Amino acid sequence: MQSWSARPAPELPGRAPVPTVFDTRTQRVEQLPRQERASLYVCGITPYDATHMGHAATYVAFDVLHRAWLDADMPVDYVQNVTDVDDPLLERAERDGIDWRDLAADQIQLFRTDMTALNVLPPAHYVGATESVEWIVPAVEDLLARGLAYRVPGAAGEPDGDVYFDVAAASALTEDQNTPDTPLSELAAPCGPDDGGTGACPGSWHLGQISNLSREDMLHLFAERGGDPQRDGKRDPLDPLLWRVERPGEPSWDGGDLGRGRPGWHIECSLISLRHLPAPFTVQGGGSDLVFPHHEMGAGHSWSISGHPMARSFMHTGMVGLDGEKMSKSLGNLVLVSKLRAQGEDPNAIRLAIMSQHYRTDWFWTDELLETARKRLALWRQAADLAPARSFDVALEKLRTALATDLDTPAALAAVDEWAQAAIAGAPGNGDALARAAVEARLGITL
Ligand SMILES: Nc1ncnc2c1ncn2[C@@H]1O[C@H](COS(=O)(=O)NC(=O)[C@@H](N)CS)[C@@H](O)[C@H]1O
Ligand SMILES: [Zn+2]
Repeated sequence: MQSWSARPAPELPGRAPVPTVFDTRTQRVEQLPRQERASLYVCGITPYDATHMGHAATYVAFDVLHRAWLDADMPVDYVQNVTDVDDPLLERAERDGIDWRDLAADQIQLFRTDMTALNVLPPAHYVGATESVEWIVPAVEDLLARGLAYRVPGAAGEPDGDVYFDVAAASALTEDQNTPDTPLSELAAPCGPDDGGTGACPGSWHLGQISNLSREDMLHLFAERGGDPQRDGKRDPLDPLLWRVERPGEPSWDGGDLGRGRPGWHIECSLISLRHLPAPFTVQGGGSDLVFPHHEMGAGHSWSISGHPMARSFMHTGMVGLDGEKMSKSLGNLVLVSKLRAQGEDPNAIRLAIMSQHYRTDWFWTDELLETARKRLALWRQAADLAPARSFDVALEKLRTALATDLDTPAALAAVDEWAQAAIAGAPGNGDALARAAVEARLGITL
């Protein structure tokens, strides 16, 4: 699937340190390794109600990571999916009386234009779940053959044969027992002690490894986020769906031995990342609402399919809310990037408002945040025009240090504020090209 366009990040003099980020698996801020190439998978949208401020905040956060790696002289292999078939999408299309494919196509295009406007660097591979069925089917067949998945009889009136992942069996799998023969496992790039990390790349997976949640919390979140703990015939209520056999009126694909149907949610991200990135890749990213079940189960699927961990680190953004509630499609309390842009808002101000909040905090979108960002943008633009040459050198150091420290964008913005105030208060110069290049390269802001 077509990705989107964005201006390449300008090269800067010198080199930034490799950043640290908070790793949900280890519950610590971890030093990311210096690698030949960094590899990043960020879960993409389910294409309806795009691009709300929660989506935007998450993709801008990972864009700040992407830009930090580039400034540390590490090219980035970036992959993002689109969940272009799933129950919530089909339900929304049904509600609005439109074909689910048209809804997806329109929303994906809107998302692309919003990402370009927010200057988010595009993934090299932008892949839909519907494009991935041909890889998912053999992987699920392999899991069935190895006793890591099983079929469940249908409830009254429902067809038999939905395939579920056996969480207990996968959790008990040791490294030497884990001998998958899916064609994907040659992609593996096992990370060893030389990757400079602490406790990197565990040699197996068990339920809770990523989320560190109690079973009670897991059951609650599983039901809330698309799981079906109450379904009869499952070995464990927490076992997630891998393959849903065809129901009348639902889209379906050829599933080989699985029978016609469609993939479950988590398996798509495991296969798309296994297909395009090393196993393990450097960072798996998403919002904190993806920690469980999505990233927990995805890690279990990838481990069982490839024989290697999914990712070295798991990084999650806080939730953006509005008027005291999390911004979400189900609540409908959405601030859309495209609506703000249609009202003439400079996307640079939107991006500055987002980056004024640390990526790991939950926060509320307010008009005040946007007003502060507009003023900041005007200040920086004024300073860039009249700053003396070489005035940004100190600010660049501070900017690099802040962004290398768990992507501390509030501190980074403060460093640029300090430079701007000094430039405006001091003797006028002819502008500072480094300031423009650095603010664009590291913050994605065009002065
Ligand atoms: N209110 C919010 N604040 C911050 N991030 C959010 C918010 N709502 C959704 N997100 C993030 O935006 C991304 C896309 O969300 S989504 O459209 O619901 N799609 C999905 O979660 C799946 N397609 C991932 S495979 C996810 O990383 C999600 O965690
Ligand atoms: Zn995902």
